[in-house]
Amino acid sequence: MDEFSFIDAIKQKDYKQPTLVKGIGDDAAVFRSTSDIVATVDTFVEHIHFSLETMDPFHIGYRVLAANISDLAAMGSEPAFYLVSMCIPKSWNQQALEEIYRGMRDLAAKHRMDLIGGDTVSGDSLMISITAMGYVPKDKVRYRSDARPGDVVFATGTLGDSRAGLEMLLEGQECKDKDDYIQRHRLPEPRVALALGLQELDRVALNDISDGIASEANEIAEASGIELTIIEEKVPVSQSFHQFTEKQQYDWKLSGGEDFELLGTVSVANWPKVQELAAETETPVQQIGYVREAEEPRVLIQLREETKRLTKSGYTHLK
Ligand SMILES: Nc1ncnc2c1ncn2[C@@H]1O[C@H](COP(=O)(O)OP(=O)(O)O)[C@@H](O)[C@H]1O
Ligand SMILES: Cc1ncc(C[n+]2csc(CCOP(=O)(O)OP(=O)(O)O)c2C)c(N)n1
Ligand SMILES: [Mg+2]
Ligand SMILES: [Mg+2]
Ligand SMILES: [Mg+2]
Repeated sequence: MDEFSFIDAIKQKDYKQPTLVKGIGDDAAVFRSTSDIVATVDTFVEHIHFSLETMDPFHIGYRVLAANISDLAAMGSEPAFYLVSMCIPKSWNQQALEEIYRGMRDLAAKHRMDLIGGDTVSGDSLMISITAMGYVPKDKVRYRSDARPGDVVFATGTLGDSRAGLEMLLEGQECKDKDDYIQRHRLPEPRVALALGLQELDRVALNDISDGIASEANEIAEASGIELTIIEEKVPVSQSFHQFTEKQQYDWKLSGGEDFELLGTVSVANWPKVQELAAETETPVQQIGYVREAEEPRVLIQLREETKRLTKSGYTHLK
């Protein structure tokens, strides 16, 4: 295999997005648009985001694109294009690399996304960086800074599952519904359908949960200058999540990360509409707290016996 035969092997034969002018094959890709364009990049590094113990090549591709699509959803945009930059160790063969791309293609197909470019280099450990782009109608982008006092705080899906799956993989442990937890870790489903449904609303603050809700809630509080309270027992978890120790449950649902669910806030008046859109798009949503005016931006966690400060405790690089 050389760089050029590899690119030929992973190139799409035809494209789905009508706004694409030039895909793979020139110095850069070209697309044309009248809507607002959302652009994001996320990187996946061996031994940090995955290891061959935790993921097969297919999952690696799927999971890194999912992380990017989740950011597009958190901005309220519709996924359209992605570019892939890879650093590949010599020990990886073409078949394994094509599996990574099969994982990406599998998820891309669900969202009609086109692979329009990338870059390939060799190096010591596997690194994949994806740049993804999406469209959003003018003034419908969903910022972290749009939470207001009086808002309902909501979360989609269940939290902590990905971290539970990772634990089972790394520790070789057994648990009830183990395969489901592992699947949540390897093959997350970003909440695009709900995010697009929410375009009907005038104002929603959104953030996706990659580091852990403790982290993302603080990002909303800081960006919006509000106080956000999370009611601990309302944080949605899977049915069999209670099998884990109290400490594991608490840590994993608040700081486990990589669930790629959405955390959001809307006005009380619009909350029924969110529930309606959630039902239409078959997305579980749950109110988990509320927003109040703040002297200083902060996040509180309301436990049964006390309410205390919840600081950023999710995953942090460079620490
Ligand atoms: N190395 C970098 N250079 C420029 N911008 C960066 C870099 N790393 C992160 N950012 C920007 O900082 C913001 C927060 O990034 P991050 O915490 O990774 O977001 P997310 O968790 O949604 O992926 C984003 O606007 C991102 O584009
Ligand atoms: C082998 C392995 N160890 C640990 C983790 C846990 N982990 C790695 S990165 C991360 C946080 C999310 O990654 P980041 O690069 O911060 O994504 P972003 O917030 O930019 O979307 C977590 C929980 C993992 N997924 N795999
Ligand atoms: Mg990021
Ligand atoms: Mg994000
Ligand atoms: Mg992060």
